[in-house]
Amino acid sequence: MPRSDAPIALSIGEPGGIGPETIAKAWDRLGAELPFFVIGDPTHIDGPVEVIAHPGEAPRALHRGVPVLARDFGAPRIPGTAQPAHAQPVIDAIRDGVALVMAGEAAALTTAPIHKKALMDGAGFAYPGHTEYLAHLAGVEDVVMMLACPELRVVPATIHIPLADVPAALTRTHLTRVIRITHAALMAQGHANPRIAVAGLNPHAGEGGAIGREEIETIIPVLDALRAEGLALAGPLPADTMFHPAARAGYDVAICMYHDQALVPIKTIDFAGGVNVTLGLPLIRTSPDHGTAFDIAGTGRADPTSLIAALRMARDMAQGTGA
Ligand SMILES: NC(=O)C1=CN([C@@H]2O[C@H](COP(=O)(O)OP(=O)(O)OC[C@H]3O[C@@H](n4cnc5c(N)ncnc54)[C@H](O)[C@@H]3O)[C@@H](O)[C@H]2O)C=CC1
Ligand SMILES: NCC(=O)COP(=O)(O)O
Repeated sequence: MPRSDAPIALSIGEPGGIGPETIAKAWDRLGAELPFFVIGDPTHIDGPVEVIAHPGEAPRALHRGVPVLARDFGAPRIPGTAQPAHAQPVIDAIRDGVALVMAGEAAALTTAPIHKKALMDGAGFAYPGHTEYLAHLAGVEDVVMMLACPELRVVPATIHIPLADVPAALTRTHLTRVIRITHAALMAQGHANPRIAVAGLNPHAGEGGAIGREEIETIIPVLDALRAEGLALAGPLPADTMFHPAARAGYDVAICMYHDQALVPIKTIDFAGGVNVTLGLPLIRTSPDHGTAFDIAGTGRADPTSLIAALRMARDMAQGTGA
C-alpha cells in the first residue's frame, strides 16, 4: 500500500451510541496531531463541528472543530437508542469511507461502532459486521479480524457465528487462509518471520483426542503443512494457558478458533487500548475494540482511548510504520 499523508476517514457509526462523544473527545485530545474527518450528520457530534466539502480541507478545519463531510441522517440523535431512519445512512457512511480511501482522498478508514442488529432491522444489512461488509465492498473473499494492543495481537479464525456452528466452519481450507493472511499482514508490517501461536478448539487442545478431535483432524494437519513452508507456528496450544505474560512473550500473534477465545483476553488485558484492524483488504481499516455502549451513551462517561488508538494505528499503517 502506498504511503499516504491524506487525512483519515472516520465513519460515524451508530449515532445513538457513544461514537459521537468519543469522536468529539478524540478531536479535543489529538489536536493537530492527526488529521481526520467524520462522515456523518454534523448535528450528531457532541462538540464543535466544521463542515467541509472535501477531505483535503480537514487539516485546516480541525483547528476549529471536528471536520465533517456532511450527510443528512434524517432524524435527530437520541442517545441510548437506535433510530430506524439512521440505519441506511450509517451503512452508506462506511461505503463512502471505503470509496474515499480507494480514490486516494483519505489515507485509511477508521470506523466508529455500529449496532449490528439495528442495521439489520432498519435497513436489511446483510452482514454480521464491518469486517464482512468491507470485504464485500472491496471485492475480496477472505479477510481476517485482528485485535491489537501493545501487549497482544489476537485473530479469531471464526468471527460472528453461533458457537454451535464453529466446528463446521473450521475447515482446513479456512484455517489455512486465516493463517496465511495473518502471516502476510505481519510480514508487511515489518515482522521478518512472525511467530504465530495457534489455539486448540477444545479444552487442553483436545487432550490427544480424548476431549474432541478437531485438533487432530483439522488444526494439526494445517499447521504441519504450513510449517513445511517455513512458517513459525506453535500449537495447537491449550487456550487457557496461552495468554499469561510469559506465554505472550513467545509469539507475535495468537490465532484463536472462535470470537470469545480471542477477544476475552485482549479486552481483559487492555479494553481501553485495543484496536480492531481488518487484514486482507486493499485498504487500511481500523476500529476501536468496543461497541455502541447504549448503557452509557449521553452520560459523558465514554472513554475515547480506543478510538484514539485506532486513529493512530490507521495513521501509522498509512505511513508505513506498522501496527
Ligand atoms: N466495531 C463495531 O462496530 C463493534 C460493534 N459492536 C456492537 O455494539 C453493540 C453493543 O455491544 P456490547 O457487547 O454491549 O459491547 P460494548 O462494547 O458496546 O459495551 C460493553 C460494556 O463496556 C462499556 N463500554 C464500552 N465502550 C466503552 C467506552 N469507550 N468507555 C466506557 N465504557 C465503555 C459499556 O458501557 C458496556 O458496559 C452490539 O450491537 C455489538 O454488535 C460491538 C463491538 C464492536
Ligand atoms: N466483536 C468485534 C466486533 O463486533 C467488531 O466487528 P466488525 O464490525 O469490526 O466486523
